[in-house]
Amino acid sequence: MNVQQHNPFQFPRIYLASQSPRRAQLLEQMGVPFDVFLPEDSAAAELLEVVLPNEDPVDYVQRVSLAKLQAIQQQINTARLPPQPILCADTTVAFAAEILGKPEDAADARRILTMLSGQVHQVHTAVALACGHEVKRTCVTSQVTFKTISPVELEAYIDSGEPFGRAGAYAVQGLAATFIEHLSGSYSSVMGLPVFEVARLLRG
Ligand SMILES: Cc1cn([C@H]2C[C@H](O)[C@@H](COP(=O)(O)OP(=O)(O)OP(=O)(O)O)O2)c(=O)[nH]c1=O
Repeated sequence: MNVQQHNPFQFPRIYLASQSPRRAQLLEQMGVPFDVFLPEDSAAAELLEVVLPNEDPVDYVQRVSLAKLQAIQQQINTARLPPQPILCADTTVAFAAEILGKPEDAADARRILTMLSGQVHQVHTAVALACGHEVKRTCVTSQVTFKTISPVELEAYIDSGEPFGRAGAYAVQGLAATFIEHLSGSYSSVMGLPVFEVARLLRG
């Protein structure tokens, strides 16, 4: 996908190495022109997201965002595509140091959301941007407070399908907004890409 758009801040054109429609949407919001470039081997890409034993959530997102970048850099080099900065990101939810990735099924979504109900959790998004041989990185942590989710709300939310494909089994930009009592940090980062910090990396 090739996205040309009005670019008032004169951001450089980049490759977005992400299948996440939220990340594309946030780059569009920023006025950044981009080409989506996806890994050829999606199974290998999924393997990158395996958590190591006792891995700290911040270490985890940073490691995965860099691993995604290295895999895509190789592909872009091999394909001899025009050189442009390459952007990768990874978002994860952590509660009491436990990493809560995307739910495997409805039972897993129920387990994760029950854990988050009435509690404060962290959302970490790490970004890696390759500009030539240099790799610029940032990691943003937000604190999110959920209200107590009733059993009826929980089942209705799972039935909506929204938890699937999302770290922590929820989407701040969707129905789950009605669960969020308080958010401190970066809304866009919880959604998948911290707009302010990415703009700073691109300007730098
Ligand atoms: C917490 C939260 C996550 N998410 C999404 C953002 C990410 O798409 C996803 C976390 O998974 P990621 O592994 O970060 O991203 P992805 O697999 O969707 O895409 P890619 O690896 O190709 O870049 O969860 C929301 O959309 N809203 C939210 O509130």
